[in-house]
Amino acid sequence: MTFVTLLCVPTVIAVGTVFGAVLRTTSRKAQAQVEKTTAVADEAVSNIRTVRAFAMEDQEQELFDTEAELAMILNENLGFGIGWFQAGTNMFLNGMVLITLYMGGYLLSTDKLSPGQLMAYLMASQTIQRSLGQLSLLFGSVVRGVASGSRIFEYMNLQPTVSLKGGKTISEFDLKGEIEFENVTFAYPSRRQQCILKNFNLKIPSGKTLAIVGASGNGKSTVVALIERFYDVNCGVITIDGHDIRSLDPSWLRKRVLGLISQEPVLFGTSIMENIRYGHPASTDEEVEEAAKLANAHDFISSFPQGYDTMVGERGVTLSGGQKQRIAIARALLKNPTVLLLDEATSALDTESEKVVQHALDVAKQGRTVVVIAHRLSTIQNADIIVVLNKGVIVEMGTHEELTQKRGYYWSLTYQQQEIPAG
Ligand SMILES: Nc1ncnc2c1ncn2[C@@H]1O[C@H](COP(=O)(O)OP(=O)(O)OP(=O)(O)O)[C@@H](O)[C@H]1O
Repeated sequence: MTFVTLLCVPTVIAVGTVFGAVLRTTSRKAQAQVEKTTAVADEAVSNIRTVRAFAMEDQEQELFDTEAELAMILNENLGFGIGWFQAGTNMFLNGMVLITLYMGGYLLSTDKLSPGQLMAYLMASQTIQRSLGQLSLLFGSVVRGVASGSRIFEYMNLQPTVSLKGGKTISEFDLKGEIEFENVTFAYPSRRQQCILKNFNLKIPSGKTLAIVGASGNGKSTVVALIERFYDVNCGVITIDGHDIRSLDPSWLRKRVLGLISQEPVLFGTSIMENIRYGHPASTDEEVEEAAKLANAHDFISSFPQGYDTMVGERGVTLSGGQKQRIAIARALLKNPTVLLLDEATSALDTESEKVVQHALDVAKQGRTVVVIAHRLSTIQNADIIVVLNKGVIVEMGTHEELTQKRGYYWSLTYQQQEIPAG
């Protein structure tokens, strides 16, 4: 009888281990599929206007149904697996009791065992059986938990290629905001073979406005992304006031030195006050209002019944493009950055909003190093330096007047936009 018990217990544990490994894989696949399904739903809901505009509701629903169906099948398989394991374990353990009774009965009938001894043995073996039975009930939760845990640790153990903190800072006194690209070569990590910038050299003097123009896809936004240190260069070096930006604390760099205003400003689903304060969380309400005034936003904010406490909705959906942009400018101004990066900040606006936002930007630019990426060339005519990028290489550089007289790339770009006469 003891032999039966000794055989059963390790068998249950061994089968559980093998089965558990298989089910953990199924559980990981099921969870990955649920994640994919949720992402499809999230994308469709958050881009509901685009879905509506293209009448793609049915296709989006079909896509979601397909993914959800797959998630359902995987979860069903997992459920069946766990169910079969629990059923098998229970049968095995109850079989153990039956065998004990059968063998005990036989030994009793042949006087090799007393009834008391059989009862004592049964009690002991049932304790083991119940414990194993409880373990099998926990088995499903353990499989799911271990699979979830390993996915969580996978993300937690990911190491950012650019660390968030660490490195030196430049003292307020020495911080001027002069940026220099020296022989920079860069390709995005996901497309290593496509070189976006090749031996790129550019000096942005402190306190000056430099505009980068060029046809779409020529690497303008990449220049800004590299200054923000969203990526590190493959070769060469980018310096701020002579310091390699890789040696500077990225958190300090983004918090104190750089201010980015992008084409599509991202607002959070909270009040206007909190959205502006995001630029410098320690600011008082008065400082927020001051920044809003500078950004030409105070008047429209005050015209709302709840003023600065107006909730902007998810991603600022209740505001117009120009209003969102001015809140983003106020946010950047509150931070009071030494370098202002404007990535096509007005290109999504109509002419009227562009004028208002442009005026706000003109105020924001004062006393800072500014890098502007512009599609509408009319907005950068006053820039101190205009750089024309073509396939990641600077093909022209100068002021608006110099480049117009040259009749080269810049001239043809402005001519295409009919901002200077062809003559
Ligand atoms: N995250 C990324 N991963 C891989 N390639 C990218 C990534 N972002 C941009 N690219 C590629 O890098 C090239 C330059 O893109 P970039 O956005 O810098 O151009 P751009 O001149 O700013 O264009 P646009 O004026 O249309 O915004 C393009 O070919 C683009 O496809």
